[in-house]
Amino acid sequence: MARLVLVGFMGAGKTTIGRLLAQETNLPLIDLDEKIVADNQQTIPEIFAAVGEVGFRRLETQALKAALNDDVVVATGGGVVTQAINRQLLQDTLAPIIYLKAPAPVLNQRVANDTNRPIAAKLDAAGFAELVASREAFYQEVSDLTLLTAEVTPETIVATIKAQVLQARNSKNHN
Ligand SMILES: Nc1ncnc2c1ncn2[C@@H]1O[C@H](COP(=O)(O)OP(=O)(O)OP(=O)(O)O)[C@@H](O)[C@H]1O
Ligand SMILES: O=C(O)C1=C[C@@H](O)[C@@H](O)[C@H](O)C1
Ligand SMILES: [Mg+2]
Repeated sequence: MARLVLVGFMGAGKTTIGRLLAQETNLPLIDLDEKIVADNQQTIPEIFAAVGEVGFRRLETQALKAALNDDVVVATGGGVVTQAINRQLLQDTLAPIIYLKAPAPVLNQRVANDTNRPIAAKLDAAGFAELVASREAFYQEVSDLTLLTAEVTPETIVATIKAQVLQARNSKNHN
């Protein structure tokens, strides 16, 4: 079973924090976007161009299912919660799920110059903010804890996760 799952919108810091957490805990990281890219030998824009968002979501569900069964930290892609089947998989796992949250303008600024996110690339600021708002309830629905990441360094977020989630879990296991 996965040890910890990170969810949140594009730019929330799932990949960044997942990498740091993996280093600090010596747990492997499975980043679903990176796994899909590696398995398919195509970038995310190439996958979207070849099989559309529907095809990408199928690959994402397969990657999520496999990752949740491994002893790893899982960094999801921002849109994982848009699929009912993925929300069910997340609700069924016993792994703690952390929602990394930040205001839409902060998220937009963080991903603005990155051409590797086909959904963000075609949105203006208003469309981006609308998409953030439309997914909020889903992130809340699947997660156990929300951490605000706007004015917090990745290192501080990792320290909080270690203290509040991983150590709390370990001490529970040792009682
Ligand atoms: N807490 C933070 N403070 C400042 N910048 C951050 C923070 N977390 C992440 N970033 C920056 O934001 C950008 C996006 O981060 P990252 O790729 O980790 O997001 P993500 O949640 O994995 O997005 P996606 O859903 O698209 O995979 C990176 O440039 C990263 O350095
Ligand atoms: O928010 C989204 O829908 C996405 C986020 C990224 O992590 C990638 O999974 C992809 O670009 C789609
Ligand atoms: Mg990521």
